[in-house]
Amino acid sequence: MQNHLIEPSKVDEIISKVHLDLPSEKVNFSDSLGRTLAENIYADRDFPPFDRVAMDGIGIHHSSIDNAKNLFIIEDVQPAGSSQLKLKESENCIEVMTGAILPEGTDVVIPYEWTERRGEQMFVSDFKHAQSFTNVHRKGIDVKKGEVLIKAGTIITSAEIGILSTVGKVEVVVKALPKVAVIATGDELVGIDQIPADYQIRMSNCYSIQSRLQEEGISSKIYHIVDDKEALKVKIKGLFSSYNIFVFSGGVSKGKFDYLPQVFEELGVVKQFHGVKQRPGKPFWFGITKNNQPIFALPGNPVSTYLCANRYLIPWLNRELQKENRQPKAILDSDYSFDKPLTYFLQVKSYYNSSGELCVSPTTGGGSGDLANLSIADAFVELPSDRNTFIKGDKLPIWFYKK
Ligand SMILES: Nc1nc2c(c(=O)[nH]1)N[C@H]1C(S)=C(S)[C@@H](COP(=O)(O)OP(=O)(O)OC[C@H]3O[C@@H](n4cnc5c(N)ncnc54)[C@H](O)[C@@H]3O)O[C@H]1N2
Ligand code: MOO
Repeated sequence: MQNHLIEPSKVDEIISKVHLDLPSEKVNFSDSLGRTLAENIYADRDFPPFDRVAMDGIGIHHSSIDNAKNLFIIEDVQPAGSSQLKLKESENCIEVMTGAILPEGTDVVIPYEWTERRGEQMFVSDFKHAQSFTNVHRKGIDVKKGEVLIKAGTIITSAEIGILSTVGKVEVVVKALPKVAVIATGDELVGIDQIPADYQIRMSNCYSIQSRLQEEGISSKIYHIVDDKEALKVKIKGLFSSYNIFVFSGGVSKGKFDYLPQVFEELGVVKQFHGVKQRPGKPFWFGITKNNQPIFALPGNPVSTYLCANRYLIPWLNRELQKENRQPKAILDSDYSFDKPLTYFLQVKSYYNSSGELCVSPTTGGGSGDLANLSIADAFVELPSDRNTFIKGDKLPIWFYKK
């Protein structure tokens, strides 16, 4: 019996309704890169925490400018990292260094470039319209103590690591990462360290999925289960208690030994769809366990598995982890036809043309078993099913799998 095939947009709609309910955990801030913040980060003090000297030079009181004074006795030197000095006579000056606290009794910094040293005095020929607080980074001007610096839900990048360090956040609460099981099925599969017989192949899908997840900061565990219905049932059931997400490859089309859809049904998994109007990856099966764990059962052909992982699994996962998914469009640089009423994911090599526009060239090869072509291409473009002919200059959604 033919499965009811759905459009890729419907797949997006169905998958986007599945949400992971992940707990929070505390990690050391140095291990928090790429994680989703689960608490607000507040300013522990004003930013800057004191009136900060912004230029190396001399600190004076603005009344000296008003009085057209231009020769200043140097009272002292205020380096960065020293406690605040005090100007004793308001017509004198203190030498000040960038990053130092502004000495009490001064409110203007005149950079060295505008001054000339005359023995123990400083001469200023031109104040260049300096006034109160010129070249002073005022206390609390950027952020006030207690204000939110980073909102919960933000992905921690190197920019946030700097802020966490500044507020002394040694431990930070982040969303726990999902636990993912990647399961290869098939009797023909052997380990990568083995010499396959003529009728066997080394398993590769599970490793490409695992490393693709790793690129997003998600670790996973690999399993291999043979095409034996009972073994599949027992082993899959056993894994249900240990993972949040399941990614299968193989065993979902029409073969006599493609048991997965039946096994899932017998284990109480609720099927959401089986079959997508697309190539590659048509037999894609998706369901949800009683405990709200999504099961992505991807077709076994390596390119089909890889496309489905990149087109559906990774964008969904990133959304769940509050990461932004960039979905640019690219310009096709040559005509292309595809004569089936399916969405076709064309393997392409991307580049920027001389006008800075993102363009793509179709790569030759690229059938659903052509694993080697994935290395030549760097993305798929999505050719919608409502047309068969695509012409040079068409703008199409692009799904990158290489950065
Ligand atoms: N009668 C039909 N036959 C097939 C249909 C169909 O609609 N009707 N669909 C075809 C399409 S499209 C695809 S894609 C494949 C998907 O089949 P399965 O998901 O059941 O995958 P398998 O049959 O188990 O394997 C297909 C192919 O991929 C290789 N494979 C599987 N797992 C791995 C792995 N972990 N690493 C590397 N390679 C793997 C496997 O050896 C097979 O060569 O079905 C078509 N048939
Ligand atoms: O997913 Mo199948 O690739 O369309 O061969």
